Amino acid sequence: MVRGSVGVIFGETGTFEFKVMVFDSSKVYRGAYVKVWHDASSDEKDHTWVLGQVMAIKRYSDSFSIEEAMKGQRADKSDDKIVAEVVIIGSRDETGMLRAPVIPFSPGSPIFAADEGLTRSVLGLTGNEMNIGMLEGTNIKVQLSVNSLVQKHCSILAKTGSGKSYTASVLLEELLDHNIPMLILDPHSEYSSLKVEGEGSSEDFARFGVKPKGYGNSIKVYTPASKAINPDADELFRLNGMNLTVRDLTSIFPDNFSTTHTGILYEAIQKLRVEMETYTIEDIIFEVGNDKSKAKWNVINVLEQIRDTNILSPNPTSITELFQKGKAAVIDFKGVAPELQSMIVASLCSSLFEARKLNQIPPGMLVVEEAHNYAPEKGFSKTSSTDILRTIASEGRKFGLGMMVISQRPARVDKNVLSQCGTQVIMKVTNPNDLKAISKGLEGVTSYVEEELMRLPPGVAMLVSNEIERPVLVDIRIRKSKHGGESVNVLKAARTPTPPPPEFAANQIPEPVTPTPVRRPVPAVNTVEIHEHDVLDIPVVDSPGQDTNFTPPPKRQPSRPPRVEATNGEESEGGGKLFKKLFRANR
Ligand SMILES: Nc1ncnc2c1ncn2[C@@H]1O[C@H](COP(=O)(O)OP(=O)(O)OP(=O)(O)O)[C@@H](O)[C@H]1O
Repeated sequence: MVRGSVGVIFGETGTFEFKVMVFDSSKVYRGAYVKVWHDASSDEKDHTWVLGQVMAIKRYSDSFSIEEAMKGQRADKSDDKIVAEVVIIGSRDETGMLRAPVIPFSPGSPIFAADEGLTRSVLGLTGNEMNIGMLEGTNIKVQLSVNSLVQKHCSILAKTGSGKSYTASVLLEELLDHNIPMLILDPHSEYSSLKVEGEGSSEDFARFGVKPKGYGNSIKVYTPASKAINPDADELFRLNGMNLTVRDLTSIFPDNFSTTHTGILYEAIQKLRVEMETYTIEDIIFEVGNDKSKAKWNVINVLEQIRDTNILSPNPTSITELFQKGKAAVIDFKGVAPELQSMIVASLCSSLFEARKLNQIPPGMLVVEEAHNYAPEKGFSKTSSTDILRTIASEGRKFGLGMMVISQRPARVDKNVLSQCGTQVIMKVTNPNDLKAISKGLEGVTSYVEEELMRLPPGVAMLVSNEIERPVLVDIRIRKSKHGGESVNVLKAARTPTPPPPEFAANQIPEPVTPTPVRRPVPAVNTVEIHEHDVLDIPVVDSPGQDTNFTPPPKRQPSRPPRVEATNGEESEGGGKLFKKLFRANR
């Protein structure tokens, strides 16, 4: 036996795989990386270490008595034979290209446990910025490149409870440590816990080479609902309610505006533009009320319901405030109905993309949790946010706007979005449709990968990336910050006494009133294109200043148009449905 060897090649060998009789089963296990010296070629420059991976392992013995074993008397297992099936990954040549041997290995060649340097270089694990964990079963750190992850987008896919938000938070911590600005769309209030330092055993922290850390100074949580509904939020999130255009309004709920309704709206807004420097949705409602047609009532109905969401404000949350170097803005959708969420995502992401194109904000990352809700695959549902998310997926990289797509139902995420993700972090998936959707999107995926995904334990992810040669399993590191996605303990909750109701109903608490600013034109800034390696070196452009000497314009007091009565079944139902949609989750 050659010193240090853990097994020997035997039987028929090929250029893609070979079998090994194993001597040291502590070093040769399913998934382990091994190396073998390749000198079968007569050309000496082809003599090199070749990396392989154990894909299957079998054990057998033909020298024991079944009777003894049945009595539990088979104590000596030293004559068991362990056979490993190894797939050849290859070696790097002097130009850095991956090469696979063209002549099979000789039976009898010794194999060894692979060392870190060879494993890293052959697999292409050359990033050194984001520490996401260890190559499974090894002490080899898996580090990703910030530029590659952000510019080429990434996805985190897994069935529920398999560690998606935990893994996403690990990536977000690393991006925050590199000052990358982020906008996080958070439907389940999971990411505000990034503020709090994590808990865990010191051995776990030491094993992954990280320390507990809270990101309180870098995270701001915004609520599109109210502070009463979401008291933990730091700020209200509001969309611009001033000088809305026909497009702004009809894109909010496209299904609720027919051509006739759009025409009425157009006429009203045209008049307002001539008469007033600034106008609000209240003014639009007033002006539509002057229309002579019956169809105006449906338009008014929809406009009133948009107004009543309180999402529109004369003091909107600015993109430059949300997207800053070293900061993450979490839009916490707690208490916001799904249709309103999509509308907000559509509007916010459009502004984000435009601001990035105009270089008003630095390059950074948009994080979309539960992406199947905001960019659903055709045939599952339709939302107003799909188009802009598709656009960011296909064009974002040119402008340095990356996207992290997180979903528990990969089959239901728009394929145009998913297929643009250059890095995929996939955890346990069992649904056959989801497995199919994932494997369709991965080049050269074998049935082995699908089987592996079904068996992954919590906390272990398969990493697939353009940068690495083949999918690798990663033991995701412990979080530096506290995990916020714990499931609810139903039994404990049932045993805890219910607290008395609060004095005020949530929606009775007034929100601060703000003055109406005059809308300022966006300064003309040249559109910029961002290229590789630009993300870490962020040019920050100051946001257009706010006018502090501003005096609110005199507000027109509309004589309120009468409340909408049903003119026919179709019109009244349209408005009623919308109302229910918007407030279902809030009341
Ligand atoms: N790398 C890890 N290390 C330690 N624990 C982990 C790891 N990944 C996940 N977990 C544990 O697994 C549990 C589920 O993880 P997580 O909340 O991220 O799942 P999820 O897929 O986001 O679930 P859901 O779809 O319900 O939101 C967590 O409570 C967490 O403690």
